[in-house]
Amino acid sequence: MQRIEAHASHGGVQEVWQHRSAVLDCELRFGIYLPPQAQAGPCPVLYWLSGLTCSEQNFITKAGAQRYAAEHGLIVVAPDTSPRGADVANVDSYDLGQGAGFYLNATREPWSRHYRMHDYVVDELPALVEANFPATAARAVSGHSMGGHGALVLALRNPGRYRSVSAFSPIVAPSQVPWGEKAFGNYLGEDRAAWLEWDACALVAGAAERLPLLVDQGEADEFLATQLRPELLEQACDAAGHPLLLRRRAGYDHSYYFIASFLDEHFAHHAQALRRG
Ligand SMILES: N[C@@H](CCC(=O)N[C@@H](CSC=O)C(=O)NCC(=O)O)C(=O)O
Repeated sequence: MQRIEAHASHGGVQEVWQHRSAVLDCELRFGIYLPPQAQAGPCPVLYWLSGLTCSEQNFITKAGAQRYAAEHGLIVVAPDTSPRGADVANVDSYDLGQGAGFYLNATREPWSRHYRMHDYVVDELPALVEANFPATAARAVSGHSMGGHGALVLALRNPGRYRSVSAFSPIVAPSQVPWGEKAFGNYLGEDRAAWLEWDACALVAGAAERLPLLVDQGEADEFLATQLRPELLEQACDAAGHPLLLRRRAGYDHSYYFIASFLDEHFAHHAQALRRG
């Protein structure tokens, strides 16, 4: 494992590391912010999952998360969004292949060898973080757009794994929107029944744990009606009796300006859950 970057920030340090992932069978980078409290002892960890076209850099350079992580004493881990490298399958498209891993385990060629972001984020990365950094096993997960889908699906599929979950502008029903149909058709094949295992709206019905979902959605988001469709999550949660706090924010778009505007509230939400004994 090699440290690529280290920057003092809000009394702590923002680092970027590169390592060989056995699950993804490639080299991958992740950002990790170590708050000042980590110098005195282990801290809980918030995993942030970024959206289409992102690397580990977008969140750590645009969101202003370090201030809130330092305030609450949280480590923040921001992985890349897909496997990477010259021998990793790819296409010339922003919403499929490298930069668009969709936080699932692909079952179809040519994707299935490397595209296993679910297992990477849920198992391999936390094991690495908890073995090599001053991190406790108390975990939370959040993300944006494709990463918001990832956060919701990881929490719903893995009861007991996360203390809290939240999302900005998530793709809540990938089986029903163009981004998800394209990705799932390629990564999972044409059997739509298999898609439902990676679809938050479908997973809510049978969730083994009723972990409350916190979602912020901009009303001026250019992808709102076509790709995001938060009303489907509202309907699914209503039908299942699953707790959801969906906040529609007038005037906000899909960008990191939106995330940065409400990120403090998400950190407060996660800190409250993570600090519980
Ligand atoms: N056509 C756009 C789409 C890319 C885009 O908007 N990416 C978002 C996430 S969208 C859903 O996952 C993003 O986070 N971009 C990075 C950023 O720093 O804003 C394009 O190709 O640009």
